[in-house]
Amino acid sequence: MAEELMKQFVSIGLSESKAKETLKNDALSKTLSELIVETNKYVKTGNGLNKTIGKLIYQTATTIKFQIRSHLPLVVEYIAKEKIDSEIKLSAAIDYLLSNPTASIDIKAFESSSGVGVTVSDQQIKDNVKSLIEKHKKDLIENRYRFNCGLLLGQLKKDLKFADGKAIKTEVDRQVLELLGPKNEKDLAKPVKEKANKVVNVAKNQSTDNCDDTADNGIDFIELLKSKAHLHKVGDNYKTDGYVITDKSMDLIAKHVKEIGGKVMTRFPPEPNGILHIGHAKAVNVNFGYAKAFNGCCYLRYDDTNPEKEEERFVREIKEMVEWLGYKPFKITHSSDYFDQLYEYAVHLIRKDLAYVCHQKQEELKGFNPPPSPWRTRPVVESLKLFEDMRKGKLAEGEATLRMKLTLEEGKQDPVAYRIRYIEHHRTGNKWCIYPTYDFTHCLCDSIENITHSLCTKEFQTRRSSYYWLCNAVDAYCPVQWEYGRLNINYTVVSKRKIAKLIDEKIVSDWDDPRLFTLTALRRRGFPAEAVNSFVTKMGLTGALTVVDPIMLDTIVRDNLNVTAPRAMAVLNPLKVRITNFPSETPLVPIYIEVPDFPSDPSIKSHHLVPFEREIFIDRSDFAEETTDKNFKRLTAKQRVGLKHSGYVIEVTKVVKTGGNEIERLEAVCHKVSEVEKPKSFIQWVSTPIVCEVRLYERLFNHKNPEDPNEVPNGFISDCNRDSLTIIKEAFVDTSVKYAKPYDKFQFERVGFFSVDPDSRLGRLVFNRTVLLKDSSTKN
Ligand SMILES: Nc1ncnc2c1ncn2[C@@H]1O[C@H](COP(=O)(O)OP(=O)(O)OP(=O)(O)O)[C@@H](O)[C@H]1O
Ligand SMILES: NC(=O)CC[C@H](N)C(=O)O
Repeated sequence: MAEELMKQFVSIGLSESKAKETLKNDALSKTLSELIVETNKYVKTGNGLNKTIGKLIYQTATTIKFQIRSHLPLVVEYIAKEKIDSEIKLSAAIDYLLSNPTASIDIKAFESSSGVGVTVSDQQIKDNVKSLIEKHKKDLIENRYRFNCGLLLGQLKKDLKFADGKAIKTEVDRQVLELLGPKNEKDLAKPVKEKANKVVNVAKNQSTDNCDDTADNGIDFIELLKSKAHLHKVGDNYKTDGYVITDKSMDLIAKHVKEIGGKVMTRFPPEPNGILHIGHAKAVNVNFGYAKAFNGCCYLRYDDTNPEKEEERFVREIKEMVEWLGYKPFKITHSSDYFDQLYEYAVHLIRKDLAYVCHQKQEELKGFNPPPSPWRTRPVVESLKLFEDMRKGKLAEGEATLRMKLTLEEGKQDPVAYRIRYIEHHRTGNKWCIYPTYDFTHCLCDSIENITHSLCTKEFQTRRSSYYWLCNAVDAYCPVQWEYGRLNINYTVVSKRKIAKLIDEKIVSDWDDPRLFTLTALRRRGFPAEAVNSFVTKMGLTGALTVVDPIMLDTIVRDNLNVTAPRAMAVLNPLKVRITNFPSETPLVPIYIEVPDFPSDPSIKSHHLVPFEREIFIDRSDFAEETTDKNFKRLTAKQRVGLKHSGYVIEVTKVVKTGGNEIERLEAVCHKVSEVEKPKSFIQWVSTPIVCEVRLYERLFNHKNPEDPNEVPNGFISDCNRDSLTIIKEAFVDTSVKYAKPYDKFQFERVGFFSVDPDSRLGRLVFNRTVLLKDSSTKN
């Protein structure tokens, strides 16, 4: 068989290696073989076949879309008869067919759109090139070979629609050479390029079918979508891969386009059964971002079809997090808003004999090969009656389901559309005791809301056919589903069930415990929303699952805070130092020191005042009475140290100890920095500080994949680092933070970035350590 196919492929001019490569792709091989058989009706393939015919046949096989397969014989006929004789004409022909998928072909229109009979002479090409070069002559002479000839080529391709691209290019090159003469030294010199942006390429497997998978530094997600998401245009649903066209599709699409005024419509559809996590930040950016990028609208739709799980708190916090990321929903809806309409659709489906009431038990349907339902062929009237009984509460839970007559990609037969649940719903109360499933609900809600692009994660790819099937089965408008890859992070769990368990076991305090990777937790820990968005952008639009180390996120957060979080001084483990020669004339009056908010950027003039007094506090770790460590550059009994921003250096004169030989305080003298030898280092310090609580966080999990039984055989709970939270009840911070509000962010110099926790009360500030100043993996 393979040999036969090889022969066939070679007969249209494919090289052996290309033919072999083609053989690896079953679907392509099948199509190509069919096309060759068809070609043979007109010309004999094999030796002597016009090379162009072979090339175009191959191009047809690789580009034809499922929805216009029925027109393949027509395309082959035109190629074989050399009426379609260039790649451009073939693309135009395919485009025409895609745009007119259901209508019987209007041959005249087909021919004129495909350039049949159009020839562009060499003279025409020459003349057009000449007049265009004339138009750009000044620019060309000025910029010589740096002039972007792509502009000329683009224009020429437009003007000479079906001309051979190669011939145009050759003529442009020839005439440019004639005008400018050969390249000189200057032309050949490398242009001084701006430093190229680093491209972060994360996912290596496969990318979202139509999206590049990389993000350039410096652009935001909207820009990324504009430049790299090549999805269909509004109304062009029928041109997308796998879209299923019925005889109603074109009318429904036309009506849809009219209703939305041609705008992009997307939706972000979380289940309100938990708080959004870092992965959802990608989903939010993809859905809201796509709408924003193309001046469209994005719904926030709560996918609330599981009555037992919803909580009002989650509903509120999901919206809050979407807004925190900088997006505003066009409308807020719920799947449950459409329960009435969905019920009508279900009845319609039964009437068309495309759904039936089934009594197989859930256990029977488990496993790879469950037995087919004996109820599949029951009369429509019976299903209609039983479905109504289900709705009226005449049947018990588990006694019946409504099933659709279709097979999913993975082979699953007749997915369930409705099940019985005697549970009160958080919005519809007790109105319903039957609830629709994801497979039944999602596509129909998308359809009702006139969604243009239904963007979801890759695992839903296998549900795409059921999505299309159902919209078509109930004669509703069918949106297009596009998939992108999930974004996950190592050293954590994000599943709602698992976070709930961590809370139950009191390992974390709540959904927003700063050690988690829910969005409320990240906000609480002090991660700026812009940094989360940058992280998502850097991870790209890939279709592959992306799993990254939290260090990546920390780095982006650090970069952001470095330029946004004003500096303050804090000592987490205070040691009192009394300056015996304090320079103030009136020793009880502090000197006020002006400290820049961003000392490393002198262009930023904002500053704050901190008092400098006779009694100061430094961090215990910055003093070593004696040390043999030559790298210890801070204060010792013999080594001076500078006090940041004060202009002074201190020198220990006495170490005062408790009875237990613990250092109680130091006595020191100070010198002006300008009057003594420059100290090896400068440390932070505070005077009359504010006493604050400081919470320090470490990773919650020890292993990269806490959910993987190979890495963590005893389950994710066993992997928790029980020392991941350290609370310092009495840390000293300078007075500049006195009026800080929850979520305000600071860099405590030499310590880390910190954010005010919402637990803070008047006179009792609580700070969360957001990130260290440097990557902890290099520090520890
Ligand atoms: N890790 C992730 N990366 C990207 N998108 C995600 C991720 N998790 C969920 N989404 C997407 O966010 C949208 C709303 O999510 P929803 O809460 O319904 O999903 P989920 O899969 O139940 O999430 P969970 O991870 O909490 O189980 C869906 O379109 C879903 O595909
Ligand atoms: N298609 C989707 O985006 C799926 C959303 C749905 N709420 C789910 O994850 O179950």
